[in-house]
Amino acid sequence: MSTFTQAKLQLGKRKRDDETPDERATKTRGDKALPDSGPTTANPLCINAPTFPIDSAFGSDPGGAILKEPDLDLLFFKQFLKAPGRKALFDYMLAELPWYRVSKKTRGMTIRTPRWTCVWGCDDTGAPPAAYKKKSRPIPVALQELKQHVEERTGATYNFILCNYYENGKDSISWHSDDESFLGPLPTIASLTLGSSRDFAMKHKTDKSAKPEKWTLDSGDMVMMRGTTQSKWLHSIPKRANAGGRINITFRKAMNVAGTNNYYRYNVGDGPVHRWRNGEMIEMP
Ligand SMILES: O=C(O)CCC(=O)C(=O)O
Ligand SMILES: [Fe+2]
Repeated sequence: MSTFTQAKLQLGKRKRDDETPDERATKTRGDKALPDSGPTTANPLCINAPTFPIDSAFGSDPGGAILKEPDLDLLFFKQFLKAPGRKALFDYMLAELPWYRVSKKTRGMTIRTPRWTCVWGCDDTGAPPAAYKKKSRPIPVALQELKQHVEERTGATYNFILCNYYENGKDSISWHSDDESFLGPLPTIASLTLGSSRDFAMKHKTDKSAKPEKWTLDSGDMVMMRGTTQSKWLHSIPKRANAGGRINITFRKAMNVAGTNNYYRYNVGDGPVHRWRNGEMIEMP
């Protein structure tokens, strides 16, 4: 099957073609001693306010380098967030957010998403609560502030924040595009890296003459994908032999109820909340 056909099949389903069952067992809380800081509850809405100013991570460099191949429209903000604030933000997000390892059934197999995820936001349609399969979650205050900063710098507005936590080099996201119709025809997505560096690979869906691209994303870097980037290109974070923890924060705009339902299904799912405690993910009872 061609990459293009595969990509089309993914439309609206957000399936990843090279995800493999994740055998890793997640430790349960049991009688493990948990540290005082951070929530130890399964309630995902329980998130402490930060004890440091979020804007201590905001840089002032207005620029973004424009990267162009055919149909590719990327703005690359090197060191969009600066130290030491971005380290505090990484630690805060890892400790405070409710993390999920979403499972889904594909071709009779249960596949676990090869990274930790969580999501906040809702479309702006004003649809009644009954239209939603899950109750949407308000964007936590600290992430609201970050969103506002990203909006000011990118000139776009967003109503969703999706977070990925890649615990080590085995965690990844396979080739895909965020080209679901619920994002509109030319979606703008801003994607921010905190923590360890990872490769960000891109390839054109059909044009073999377009050069595949690969950039290293370091802590604080932000990539803004816009225009025909999602409809024409695929992107991925490949696995690598060694990598520390990396948080990726993406800012998006869902245009309808289907978008909101999709984001909660594939980034929260039906499984338990996990919290990061003492260097590992602990399942909350
Ligand atoms: O981790 C990243 O940089 C990319 C994440 C991504 O592509 C996605 O969540 O759709
Ligand atoms: Fe993506």
